[in-house]
Amino acid sequence: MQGSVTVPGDKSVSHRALMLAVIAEGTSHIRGFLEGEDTRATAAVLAQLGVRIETPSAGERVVHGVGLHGLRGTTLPLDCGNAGTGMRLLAGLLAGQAFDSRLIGDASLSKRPMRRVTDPLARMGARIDSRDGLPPLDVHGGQPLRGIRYELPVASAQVKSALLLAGLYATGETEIIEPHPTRDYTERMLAAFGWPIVFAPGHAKLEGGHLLRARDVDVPADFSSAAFFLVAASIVPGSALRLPGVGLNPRRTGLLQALRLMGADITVEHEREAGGEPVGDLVVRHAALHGVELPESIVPDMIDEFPALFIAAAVASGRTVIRGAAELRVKESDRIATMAAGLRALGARIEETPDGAIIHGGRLAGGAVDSHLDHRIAMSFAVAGLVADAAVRINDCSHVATSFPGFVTLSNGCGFDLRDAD
Ligand SMILES: O=C(O)C1=C[C@@H](OP(=O)(O)O)[C@@H](O)[C@H](O)C1
Ligand SMILES: C=C(OP(=O)(O)O)C(=O)O
Repeated sequence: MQGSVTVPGDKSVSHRALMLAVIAEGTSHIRGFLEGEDTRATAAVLAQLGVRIETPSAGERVVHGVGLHGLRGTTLPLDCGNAGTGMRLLAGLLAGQAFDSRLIGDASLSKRPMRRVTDPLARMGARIDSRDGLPPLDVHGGQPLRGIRYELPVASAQVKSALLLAGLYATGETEIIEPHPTRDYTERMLAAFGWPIVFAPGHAKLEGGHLLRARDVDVPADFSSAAFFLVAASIVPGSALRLPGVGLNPRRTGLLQALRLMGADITVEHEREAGGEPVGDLVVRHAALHGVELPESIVPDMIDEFPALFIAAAVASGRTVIRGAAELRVKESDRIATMAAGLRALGARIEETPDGAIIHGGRLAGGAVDSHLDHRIAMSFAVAGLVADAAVRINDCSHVATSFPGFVTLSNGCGFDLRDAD
């Protein structure tokens, strides 16, 4: 694999840029916006709530903010598609509005746990009905919210962000303490939009009663999308690949550490700051990988990169042990189970544990795997196809555009051989 691959904009940053821009005063220009299905679903929901969002060109949005209290309700359901981030953050934002709303999602999102947001939001005074903790969510507006101090039971940037967004509408202080620091885009962006907020790794605190001022946002390339190429170039002999302008927020780059522990050759060049975030060009060359006992402390920093890591581990020499990653079971699919099933179908030896897996590295044969409506599972097995002895057939790739529109074209341009199945 050779060349330079510019991956699309960061999904987490794109969701947040939209949400803050719509409730800011004035017009915000977002560049590098991810044209993925998840972030477009969020844009469509916000447009349904009465906000004018223009698309001057692909990857650009001009958002005409309506201020903290300018959103308008709709009787139509708000469809978050496949996006856990969209639904959970919107639940927080909508809890503070004067109108009722209904949040719905696709088959995968409809199975994902929502009590993690509805319970603490209820403690703030919100009224949200769910179907036994699952979507759809019926958010009852007009509820006075009060700030709370909340210790998150699991490390989740989505839960933290939902509570911070509700906290904008609450009286008093909202304070979040995390068991392990998670991505801090909401905190950084609130500060950039002019809302007073105190935050440090694992802690955030704000109070209601201020306003957000429009500003422009430059979205960095998504590390989670770069992850597939980091693994691909590491495992394909002779590879040298450059990935320019990738977001390197330390709460996202655990895979870099994990791959380096396994022997990968990845360097960061032109480290700089863009849009308030650290970014850099990643240069990855083939290297012989070996298995590792993954330090549990880096799990939250690479939570979306595990499907790609499973592929690296399956072709590394020796055994890789993953622990402390039970959250993988409540993503777009149960990512421990779906990766284990897919790797077994390709002839790998892998044992599932409740919070991880033990992967015995070796060769992969070809075969057929299911994506389980999960974009990251589909893309990870595309990487497996680069080194398997025979073709890998991935059933149902329809969700890849959730986070990575153009994945097939970009991948085939640097050495993949992805074809439509007959
Ligand atoms: O806040 C975010 O943008 C995200 C947080 C993570 O989820 P959790 O908060 O459930 O860990 C991550 O898996 C997801 O892809 C995006
Ligand atoms: C877990 C993910 O996203 P979300 O929770 O927003 O669906 C992901 O993109 O891997």
